[in-house]
Amino acid sequence: MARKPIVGGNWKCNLDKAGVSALVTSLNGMDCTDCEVVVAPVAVHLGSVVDNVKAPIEVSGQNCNFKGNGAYTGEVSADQLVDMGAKWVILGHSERREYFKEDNEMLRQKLEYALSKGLKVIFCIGEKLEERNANKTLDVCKSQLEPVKDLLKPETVVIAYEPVWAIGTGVTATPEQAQETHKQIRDYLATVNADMASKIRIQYGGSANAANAPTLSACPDIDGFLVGGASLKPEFADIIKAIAAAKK
Ligand SMILES: O=C[C@H](O)COP(=O)(O)O
Repeated sequence: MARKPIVGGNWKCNLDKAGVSALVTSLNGMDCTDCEVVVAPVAVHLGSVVDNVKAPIEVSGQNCNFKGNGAYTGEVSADQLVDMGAKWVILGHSERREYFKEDNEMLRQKLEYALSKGLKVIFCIGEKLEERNANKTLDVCKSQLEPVKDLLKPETVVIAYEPVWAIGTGVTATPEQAQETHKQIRDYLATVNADMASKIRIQYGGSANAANAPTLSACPDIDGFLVGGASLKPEFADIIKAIAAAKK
């Protein structure tokens, strides 16, 4: 079964009100016919993006807490994301793992809770440079997927493989490196459930841009992108076009 490509724009902690409004206007002019598109604004702008972005583009949170509403200062709950009209949440991004010390146990709780509230999830995994250099890429990816393997359903979870060394650095994984790791991840998932592995979408993230998207899109196990920096620029539309064309 063909997997429909999916591109996420992770705006991270960027943009003011005027910048959000300009970006939404340009998104509304994009052709999203053959590619699912999800954008993730910072939480304070999420409501205005939901109100102004046009279908079929969907909106994602960049994070949610592990337990719902309550005494969790500074957090956003899955319940609140749903209430605001978000359909997705990004979990396990390396910036959350690194700066906010989110570990596999916490991420399992977040994933389970977000799914229980009806959110779809982009679940991020990926190795650091020293881990790649020590030939530990697959071990790291497996260690991040193993605790959540029973929650991975193609209808509700997209995996984003994001080598940490490629994020925001301008150093992109080569198509060979990315395909090799995506294939290894899919092979590992097949040991959990072959049907799930064949259907679940795996995005690539890490300095994806208009120039490298066509060659990365040609890789059979790359089903889309999770885009940071380039999702704030007009080239985001070209990334979407590239993957849509490659998977037609
Ligand atoms: O979530 C997106 C990734 O962290 C990639 O960011 P980047 O495209 O700026 O490297």
